[in-house]
Amino acid sequence: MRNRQEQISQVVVTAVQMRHIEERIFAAGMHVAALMEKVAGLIARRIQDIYPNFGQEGEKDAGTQRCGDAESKNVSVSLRLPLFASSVSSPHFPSLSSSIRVGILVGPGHNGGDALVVARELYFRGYEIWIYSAFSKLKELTAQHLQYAQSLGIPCYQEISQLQDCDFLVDGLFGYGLERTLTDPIAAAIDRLNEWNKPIISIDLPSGLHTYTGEVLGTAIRATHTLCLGLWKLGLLQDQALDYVGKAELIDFDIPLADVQAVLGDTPKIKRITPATAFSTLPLPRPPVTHKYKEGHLLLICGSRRYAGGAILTALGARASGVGMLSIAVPESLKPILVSHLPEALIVGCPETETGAIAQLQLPEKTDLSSFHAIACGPGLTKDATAIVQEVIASDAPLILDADGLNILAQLGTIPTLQKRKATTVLTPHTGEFQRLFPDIPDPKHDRVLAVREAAAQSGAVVLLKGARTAIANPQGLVWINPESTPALARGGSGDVLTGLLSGLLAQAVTKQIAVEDIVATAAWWHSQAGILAAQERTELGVDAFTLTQYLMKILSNPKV
Ligand SMILES: NC(=O)C1=CN([C@@H]2O[C@H](COP(=O)(O)OP(=O)(O)OC[C@H]3O[C@@H](n4cnc5c(N)ncnc54)[C@H](O)[C@@H]3O)[C@@H](O)[C@H]2O)[C@H](O)CC1
Ligand SMILES: [K+]
Repeated sequence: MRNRQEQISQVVVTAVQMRHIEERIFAAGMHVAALMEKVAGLIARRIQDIYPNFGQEGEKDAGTQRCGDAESKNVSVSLRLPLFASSVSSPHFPSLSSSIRVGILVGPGHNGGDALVVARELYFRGYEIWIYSAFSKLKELTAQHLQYAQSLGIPCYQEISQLQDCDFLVDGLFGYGLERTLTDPIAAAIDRLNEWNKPIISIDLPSGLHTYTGEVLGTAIRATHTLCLGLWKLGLLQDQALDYVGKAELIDFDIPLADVQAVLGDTPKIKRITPATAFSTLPLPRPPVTHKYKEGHLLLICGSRRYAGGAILTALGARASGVGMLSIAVPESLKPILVSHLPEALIVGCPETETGAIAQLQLPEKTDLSSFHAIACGPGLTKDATAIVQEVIASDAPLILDADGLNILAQLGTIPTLQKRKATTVLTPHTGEFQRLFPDIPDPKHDRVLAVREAAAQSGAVVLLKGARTAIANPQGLVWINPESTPALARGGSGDVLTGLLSGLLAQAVTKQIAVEDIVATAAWWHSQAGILAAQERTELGVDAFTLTQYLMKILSNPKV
């Protein structure tokens, strides 16, 4: 069970893949109406958890209401209502005097069908239900559910204004069947109800979002909650969708893993990072007998007179990774500062250019670049250190390039420069650096998965494209997406911390048979979880990069796996 849930939570699908999986379920004998009943039943129960109904009305006795005759209105108050129901208003809707009023938005397809089953179920649980359905042509099953809802006396409107006084809305306009840009009257209705600022629970996806890219097709529902059905839809993990998704959760309706594997194959091309996948690559537990050099020797090449802090933050990220030995090459003038912050590290003072950048790498005796299990180069380096970047690119050590290391690579010509490398290369650009590195790849903001995949394939490197939903691709097209993060990390230096943490983990893993992209995914997850925990304790304004380094360990010491 646990393993199935874990596997299901890693899966990410497109609309086409979801439809194929559904067709296999129906072909195997599950009737669409039965599946809709099961799925919508799970949705209705989740909505009751989110907005429990404390109103007078209480449970409607289904039996007596079938024909919708008026006198059966005064219903029996169900036993499950808390004793003092009459005096307590709903915590979510303090102004409430009686039942919670729910507006149900019904589209022409099965997303609308789900919403109508939810409407009926909430109606029987005592919620006041108002339906909005402006489509003349409905799919058969959806039309049947609308007919039944109306037979219960549930009011159904074609004007969205009729739902203005509801307490929250359930969005069943469109799910993964949305094929084209939304037009009026539905587009105008969505814009109107978005202005109401009422809580909106979207079924499967916020209506209007493209299931793959997360792009807004004309307009889209701004949901407070999105209840994604069965398997995570890629569009919900794309940065451009996040203003619309709200709090996203998966409603697992027991899709057999065999059907998922049959459609996605044994190695799905796009996967969600989970706590379990992240922890699975960590170098824990350590072997009882070991020594510092067996636990990875990392070389950081970073910093300049202008950007001293970047070197410190990168090093503190590396310290948190647990790497056995840490050497840090910096301009000679920064050596005392680094020693004071990281007494355990080997600080290599290097000759400087006039501008205070590293002019030449001056490694200790009997040491060259191949002495290190991994090298990270870039944070705070400035663009005056081109020779250093050329030197590390020419080395055969696993290399992580970030910040100015990336800007210099872009100047050198990303693809031709990296094509000479045989060893592992990891690039960690934010969107701006990505566009400088890969000017011929379409703007990532339209489709980050396509962009990061193209970049990795063309460069032969593992590429981590930073964002609210960081995407990581290997040259073979496998993509990891980090499903959680926090805007609190939008601070100078948090990227340096990621570079240090990532390269420290890579230095520890090169001797172990772990895929590079899996380690990079672990670092991205660990980094964002530390930001989330820090923001919970210090608000989204309280996560400066140094503070972030102090929260990294907390993620490992109280894992939620
Ligand atoms: N995942 C599952 O196994 C289940 C999913 N269910 C729900 O069904 C929808 C998918 O249903 P489908 O009917 O295929 O699509 P939609 O309801 O999303 O809408 C498609 C419907 O809308 C028309 N259409 C498309 N684009 C537009 C547009 N821009 N303007 C107007 N109309 C448009 C299109 O022609 C179709 O008629 C899924 O999301 C789940 O919510 C089931 O409940 C069962 C299990
Ligand atoms: K929807």
